[in-house]
Amino acid sequence: MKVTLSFEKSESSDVSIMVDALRASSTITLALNNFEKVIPCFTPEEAFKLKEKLGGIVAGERDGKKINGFDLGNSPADIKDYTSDHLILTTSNGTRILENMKSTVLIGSIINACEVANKSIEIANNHIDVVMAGVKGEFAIEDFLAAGEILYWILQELPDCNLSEYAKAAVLASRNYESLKESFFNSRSGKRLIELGYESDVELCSLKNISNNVAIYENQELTLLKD
Ligand SMILES: O=C(O)[C@H](CS(=O)(=O)O)OP(=O)(O)O
Ligand SMILES: [Mg+2]
Repeated sequence: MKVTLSFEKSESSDVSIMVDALRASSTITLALNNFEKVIPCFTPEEAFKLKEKLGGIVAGERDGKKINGFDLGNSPADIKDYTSDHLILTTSNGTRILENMKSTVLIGSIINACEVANKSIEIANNHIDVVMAGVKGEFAIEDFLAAGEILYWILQELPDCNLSEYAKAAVLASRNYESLKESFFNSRSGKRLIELGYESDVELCSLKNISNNVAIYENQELTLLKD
């Protein structure tokens, strides 16, 4: 099994794991406790149109702030208080990079790292690519560290896999949990979210393996990957 790490675009036509640790991956993972499916949109206009057509709850942000007229922002802590058959979601980075993925896509984060690693091994044939969302086209340390935690669990199951050096670097960088958490809070996104009053989201998104939910992206919808 080839196991790689990429930025924004996947290099696998087999299985990709989209990682947006602050906060889209965590929001999607926890939303599937209360919603049947999450429908990612790529613009607020598209989200409004979908809400008119389907109803449901529309959530999302730009620059971390709730979009005017939306029911919710991109807070995984807020999402848990709402339920409907579907959540329409558009965010700055995580939902955006789903648009061009050509492989089977799973959603990974710190909060479901072990489970998404195991599920990716179950469904992959020959290549798992962990894809960091980043922030507006730039590297984001929280996605690198979350990717490292997921890659660590893949390595536990597949110690002889063909791991790229980029992926190995992420595993090594993510081994000290205190340092990982500190990097979340001091990251560009972390600092912006704290300024906006979302410190509890940064804390929630840095908690290891608090969820066994793994979302799979099929037919433009995110649903729970069943065992
Ligand atoms: O809503 C978020 O946490 C981020 C925006 S920012 O990086 O915090 O400004 O969007 P996401 O698509 O979840 O990275
Ligand atoms: Mg992010």
